[in-house]
Amino acid sequence: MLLAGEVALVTGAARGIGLATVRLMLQHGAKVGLADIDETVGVATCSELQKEFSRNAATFIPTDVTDSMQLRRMFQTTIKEFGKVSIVCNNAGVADEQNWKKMIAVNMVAMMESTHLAVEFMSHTRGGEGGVVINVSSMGGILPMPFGPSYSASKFGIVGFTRSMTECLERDGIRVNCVCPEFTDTAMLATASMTSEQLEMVQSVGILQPEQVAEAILQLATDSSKAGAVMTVTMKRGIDFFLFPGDPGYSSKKSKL
Ligand SMILES: NC(=O)C1=CN([C@@H]2O[C@H](COP(=O)(O)OP(=O)(O)OC[C@H]3O[C@@H](n4cnc5c(N)ncnc54)[C@H](O)[C@@H]3O)[C@@H](O)[C@H]2O)C=CC1
Ligand SMILES: CCCCCC(=O)CC\C=C/C=C/C=C/[C@@H](O)[C@@H](O)CCCC(=O)O
Repeated sequence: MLLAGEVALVTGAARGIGLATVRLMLQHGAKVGLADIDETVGVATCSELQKEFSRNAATFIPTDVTDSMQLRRMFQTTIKEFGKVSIVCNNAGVADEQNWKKMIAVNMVAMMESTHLAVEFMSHTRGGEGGVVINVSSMGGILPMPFGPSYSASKFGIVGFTRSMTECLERDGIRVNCVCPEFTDTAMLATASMTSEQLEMVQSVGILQPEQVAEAILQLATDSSKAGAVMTVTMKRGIDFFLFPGDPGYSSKKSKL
């Protein structure tokens, strides 16, 4: 039981990568708060998980991550239910180039706000037990995405914020990492409007399963040596780490994708 005694909070947990992550964490013994804007699907999903695992292992918290009050309540409710939060997975995301300001709010601003709240509720300096934050970026947060420039900007933002916060959070006893998956078989990908050329490109790269991304998130949650890691999940290489200039082990060759 890798996560026995741990309490995780996962945003965007009603389906896709978030749900696969919740399921894996429950399998490994964690208690999990599922946060999502979709209350109907969230409640139904959580009730299924309670039947499969235990009624006391999961709770659903209706949350729009772009609402500061709701985001704070998400932490408070989880702590009230399970006594603490030790793992935060900021996963909620949208891909909507038309509404790019909203997209930045969901994908990037909420992730930043939630990380600051994690410090408030988890920091050693505030009487908390510390823990780990895992932010879900994308390969589009490392490589340019010509068919989604604003989406890509939001995901580059996650990588930059995660790497920059790492040192700031050392004294808080909080590790912060991010994961950058390639295309993954979820509703987000299925409903994206793409040209036939873009679809061909996606097919040629290949499509990950959400469970593969969940495994990567679990690894970041449990490997206490990882802080400031930018993990990639790709069809070719599976789970790997992206190195930037200045990182130990960086070589310009390794960093070329
Ligand atoms: N599917 C893909 O190809 C990839 C996805 N990602 C990222 O993975 C994360 C999860 O995406 P998927 O599972 O693919 O998408 P999905 O669309 O299947 O699930 C996203 C979940 O986030 C929730 N959500 C959306 N807006 C919200 C808000 N304001 N507040 C709370 N919850 C909200 C949705 O209700 C949904 O349950 C996203 O951050 C996405 O950008 C990263 C790389 C590849
Ligand atoms: C707009 C639709 C939703 C898209 C959601 C995503 O985040 C999809 C991922 C975005 C970009 C993926 C880029 C993949 C590029 C590959 O060609 C690259 O990973 C190849 C690298 C190979 C390697 O490292 O071995």
